This record gives sequence, C-alpha cells and structure tokens, in this order.
Amino acid sequence: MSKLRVAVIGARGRMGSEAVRAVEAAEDLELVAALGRDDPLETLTERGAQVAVELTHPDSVVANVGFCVRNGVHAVVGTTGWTEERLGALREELAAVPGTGVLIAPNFGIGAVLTMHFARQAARFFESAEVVELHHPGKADAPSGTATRTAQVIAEARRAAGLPPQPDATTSALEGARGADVEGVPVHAVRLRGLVAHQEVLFGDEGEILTIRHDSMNRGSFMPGVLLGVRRVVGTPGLTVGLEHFLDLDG
Ligand SMILES: NC(=O)c1ccc[n+]([C@@H]2O[C@H](COP(=O)([O-])OP(=O)(O)OC[C@H]3O[C@@H](n4cnc5c(N)ncnc54)[C@H](O)[C@@H]3O)[C@@H](O)[C@H]2O)c1
Ligand SMILES: O=C(O)C1=N[C@H](C(=O)O)CCC1
Repeated sequence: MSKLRVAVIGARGRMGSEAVRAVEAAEDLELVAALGRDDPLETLTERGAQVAVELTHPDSVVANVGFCVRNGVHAVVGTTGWTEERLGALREELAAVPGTGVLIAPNFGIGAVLTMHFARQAARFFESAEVVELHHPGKADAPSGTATRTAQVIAEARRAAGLPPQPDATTSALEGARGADVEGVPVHAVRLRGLVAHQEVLFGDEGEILTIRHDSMNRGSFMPGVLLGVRRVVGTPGLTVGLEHFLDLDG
C-alpha cells in the first residue's frame, strides 16, 4: 500500500518539529516537505503533498490553509486564532473544492478533548463554571484556543439547559481580575516558565466543587492526535472542528 504524502508547515517550531519526527516515525506516512517561515508554499504541490499539518501562528494560518484548500491539499490544523468569521470564510472556500478536508483541532491531546467532552456533560448540573488555562510563556495567544472552546461548550450546554447567568456580586475589580468573558464563562490565563499546556475546569454549586484537570507534560502528548487527524482527514471532506469527531466518543 502506498504511503500517505504529508507535509508540515511551521516545521521548525516547538510543535512542528515534534510533528516532523512523528510523521517520519509512522510507517504508513511519508514526510515530503518540512516548511519554515520563508519557504514557498508551492513546495507542497511540487512535492505532491496530500495532507499538510499546519502549526504556525494565528497571523499565518489563514493564508496557509487557504493555499492548501485552493490546491486540493487536505489540512490538519493545530494553530489557534479561529474566530467564527474565519471559520465561515474557510467553509465558503471549501465549498468550491468538494473532496478536500480540513480538520481544525484546538487541542490534539486526547485528554484535553475528553476534558471538553466531560465539561459539556457536567455543565448543566452546576450554577457556576470557570476555566483556568496554564501555559508556557512563549505562547502568543490568550486565552488558549482550548480554553476558549471549552468555555463555549459549557456556555452552549448552559443555554440548552435554560440556566440563568452565573452568580457574581463583583461591582469593583482591577481590569482582568475576573478573567476574559467567553459567552458568560470566565476564562483565566496563566503564563509560567516550566509549564507546557494545562487546563482546569471548575464547576461549583451549593456545598460541592467538581474540578476536571488535564496536563500535557510534553508536546509528544499531542502527536497521536496529529497522526489520527492526518489519517482521517483524507476521507472527511469539508470542515471538521475538533478532534472529538474522529474519536467515536459516544460509541
Ligand atoms: N492544537 C494543539 O494541540 C496545539 C498544541 C500546541 C500548540 N498549538 C498551537 O500551534 C501553534 C504553534 O505553536 P508552537 O508552540 O509550535 O509555536 P512556535 O512559535 O514554537 O512555532 C511556530 C513556527 O511557525 C513558524 N511560522 C510562522 N509563520 C509561518 C509561515 N507563514 N509559514 C511557515 N512557518 C511559519 C515560526 O517561524 C515557528 O518556527 C500555536 O498557535 C499554538 O497555540 C496547538
Ligand atoms: O502551547 C500552545 O500554544 C498550545 N496551544 C493550544 C491552545 O491554544 O489551546 C493547545 C495547547 C497548547
């Protein structure tokens, strides 16, 4: 059986270099290109890449994924910065190239995906919910894409259950003290040397607290998810947001 031809964009970064190693080590995949910031995207088509793994920067990702889509290269995207507006534009681009698939995964860590899944299940049972994400100080965006998505998932579940806004008596606060407001769910971001990627989801009600915590101790933790995305995206045309769609979580 022929190997799937894979490229990595952002190949010299923290995640990209790990993805290069993971693709090279996979027997069913062939690394055909490893692109850095100054390398031309045309290399993807010249080398016949079937799937591109995109791990760059929120300012670069839209143009890179757009190039892939226009050229029929499937994309597995870990880079953050996907607003509703950006997702809408990407859906339109994909409609013009049926057969091409893009996976946008806010987090490739299986435990992080499960955290979001469990948070959705728990949300309707608690009056209060807050998210704390903790990352290395080299991270460009805050709050993390994972924390933003987690808060959105909780907010969706609260709305579906008809829950009112969360109780909060704050009338005076320093700017930022109550975190970022993501659809009514406070999200707090910590940046600390020594951390990789961590998140706590706190649920509270009268007399009880539920804490769901996930820790990525190294970037190798993201690689099984990256490889799963690469193998599945080629058979999944259109836009898929979230690795959970490839995990059969309700099965
Ligand atoms: N989805 C996940 O599981 C996951 C996990 C970790 C990080 N991330 C995200 O992945 C992205 C990268 O994270 P990182 O820690 O590897 O960052 P990093 O800064 O270590 O690496 C990014 C690399 O991309 C390169 N780059 C920037 N623009 C480029 C372009 N136009 N073309 C090619 N290369 C370009 C940079 O030069 C750098 O080498 C961030 O958005 C981060 O939040 C996602
Ligand atoms: O290290 C990062 O940067 C990470 N980014 C993603 C996010 O913003 O959620 C995933 C976790 C690591």
